[in-house]
Amino acid sequence: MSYFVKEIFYTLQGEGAQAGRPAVFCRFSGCNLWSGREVDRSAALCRFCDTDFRGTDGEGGGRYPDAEALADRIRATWLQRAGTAVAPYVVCTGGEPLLQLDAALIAALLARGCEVAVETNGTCEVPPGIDWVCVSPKAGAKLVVTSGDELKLIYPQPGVDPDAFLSLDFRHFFLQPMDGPDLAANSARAVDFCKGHPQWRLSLQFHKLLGIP
Ligand SMILES: C[S@@+](CC[C@H](N)C(=O)[O-])C[C@H]1O[C@@H](n2cnc3c(N)ncnc32)[C@H](O)[C@@H]1O
Ligand SMILES: Nc1nc2[nH]cc(C(=O)O)c2c(=O)[nH]1
Ligand code: SF4
Ligand SMILES: [Mg+2]
Repeated sequence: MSYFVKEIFYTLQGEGAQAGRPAVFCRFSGCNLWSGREVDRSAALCRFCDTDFRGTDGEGGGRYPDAEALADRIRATWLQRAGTAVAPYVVCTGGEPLLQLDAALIAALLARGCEVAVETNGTCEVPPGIDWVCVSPKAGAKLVVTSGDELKLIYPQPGVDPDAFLSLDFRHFFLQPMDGPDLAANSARAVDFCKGHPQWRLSLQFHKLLGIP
C-alpha cells in the first residue's frame, strides 16, 4: 500500500505528557472529520483544526510507494539531526493518521528501532504495536478508542463534559485550551477546570509559544 504524507519534520513534541521530547513528526494527508478546505470548515464534524493536512506538498511530503520507503525517510530525518545516541521517536499525526498507519508501516518503523507514537481523534481502531497512543476526542464524532496512554481533550467543546472521559482506560488526562480567537479565555477556563477537577492536567501547545514547528 502507498502512503500520502503532507510533511515529515524534526522538532520537539509540544503537547501532553511527552512535551519537550525530540521527535520526528510524520503528518499524514487527509482526515475523516474535515476535508481541510476552509469552505467546508463550518459544516465539518471537527471545526477548530489548527493544521494544514491537505495534499503532499510539505517538506518531506509526497506519495510513498510502500512502508519501507516511508520508514527509511523517517529514520533518515531523525539521523540527520539526532544522530544515533537515542532511538528515533516518531509521532504519527495528520490529518488522521489511523486512516493510513497500518501493520506494515508499524513493523517497518519498529524494525528500524523506532519508538512509535500516534495522535488520533479516536474514531478508528488502533493497530497493535504502537508504543504511545494519544487520543483527542471530538464532540459529535463517535469515540471507538477507549484506552491508551493519554487522553488530550481540546477545551472547551460545546456539549462536552470532560469528566465523562475519566472512566476510560488512560494513564494521563489532559485539557488543552482550544487555539483560535478565544485562546486566552479558553486557557483561563482550562486552568480553572483543572483546579476544580484535579484528575486533569493542563497541556499547552508550547511549540506555538516558542514559534517552532
Ligand atoms: C491536528 S490533530 C491531528 C491528529 C488527529 N486528527 C487528532 O485530532 O487528534 C493534532 C492535535 O492537535 C489538536 N488540535 C487541533 N486543533 C487544535 C486547536 N485549535 N487548539 C488546540 N489543539 C488543537 C488535536 O486535538 C490533536 O490533539
Ligand atoms: N511541536 C509539535 N508538537 C505537536 N504535538 C502534536 C502535534 C500535531 O499536530 O499532531 C504537534 C505539532 O504540530 N508540533
Ligand atoms: S480530527 Fe484532527 S486533523 Fe481532523 S480536523 Fe480535527 S483536529 Fe484536524
Ligand atoms: Mg499541530
